[in-house]
Amino acid sequence: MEHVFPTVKRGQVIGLLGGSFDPAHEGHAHITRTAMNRFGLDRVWWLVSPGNPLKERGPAPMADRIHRAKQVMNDPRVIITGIEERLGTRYTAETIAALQKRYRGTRFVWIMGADNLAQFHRWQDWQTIMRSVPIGVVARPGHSTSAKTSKATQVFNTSQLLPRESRALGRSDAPKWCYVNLPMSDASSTAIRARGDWG
Ligand SMILES: Nc1ncnc2c1ncn2[C@@H]1O[C@H](COP(=O)(O)OP(=O)(O)OP(=O)(O)O)[C@@H](O)[C@H]1O
Ligand SMILES: O=C(O)c1ccc[n+]([C@@H]2O[C@H](COP(=O)([O-])O)[C@@H](O)[C@H]2O)c1
Repeated sequence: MEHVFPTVKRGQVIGLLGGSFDPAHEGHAHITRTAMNRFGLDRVWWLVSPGNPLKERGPAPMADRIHRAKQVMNDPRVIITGIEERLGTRYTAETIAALQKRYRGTRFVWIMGADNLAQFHRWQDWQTIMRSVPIGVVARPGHSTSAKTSKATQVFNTSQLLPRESRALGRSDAPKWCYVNLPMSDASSTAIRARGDWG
């Protein structure tokens, strides 16, 4: 069943993994499990994007991406949703604001891979996002240096939680971000599309 607006139990910490999921793969499952274990999350919602505002190429149809995502990630703690399509949002700052309004009092944590931290300063209202929710970042092969030296990490360098403190992230107040390193998964949608077995 597709949960567009999932029910939240009082006190739960919800991780949000936004993505194109074009298609979903083991790397998405890896970042989800890592984030739940390392950042003190109770649930993770996959927000299957209507389309990344920075990507020129439109993704495969939403229904196909959601169908595949459910095959890849079958864990009762993880909910696959098309929330952004329903909200009519595409920009993460708008999505987070809408969710915080709808689920007043719920703690949300934004999750992303290191590739996204490297270019996070190009996102609309990225500093507002930083000040709205804690951010958990999971390393990705080939992106460590660009992520660690990114504009976002420099501007918010005093808001970093050390990897050994990562479990406190879910209950921290923003701005707070944490980068965890190992193990890594090299799976990517680009590689799957290049092999021609999707879309
Ligand atoms: N192997 C991975 N390790 C860690 N994070 C990942 C991995 N794959 C994807 N992610 C993260 O999951 C989120 C959604 O990723 P997305 O759907 O764009 O997959 P992708 O493989 O990066 O796609 P593409 O290759 O088309 O850019 C992003 O924050 C991305 O950084
Ligand atoms: O809000 C923005 O400006 C913005 C710019 C680029 C990416 N995002 C979001 O980042 C998430 C990851 O995108 P992607 O395509 O790398 O999977 C997804 O939820 C996008 O909507 C958001």
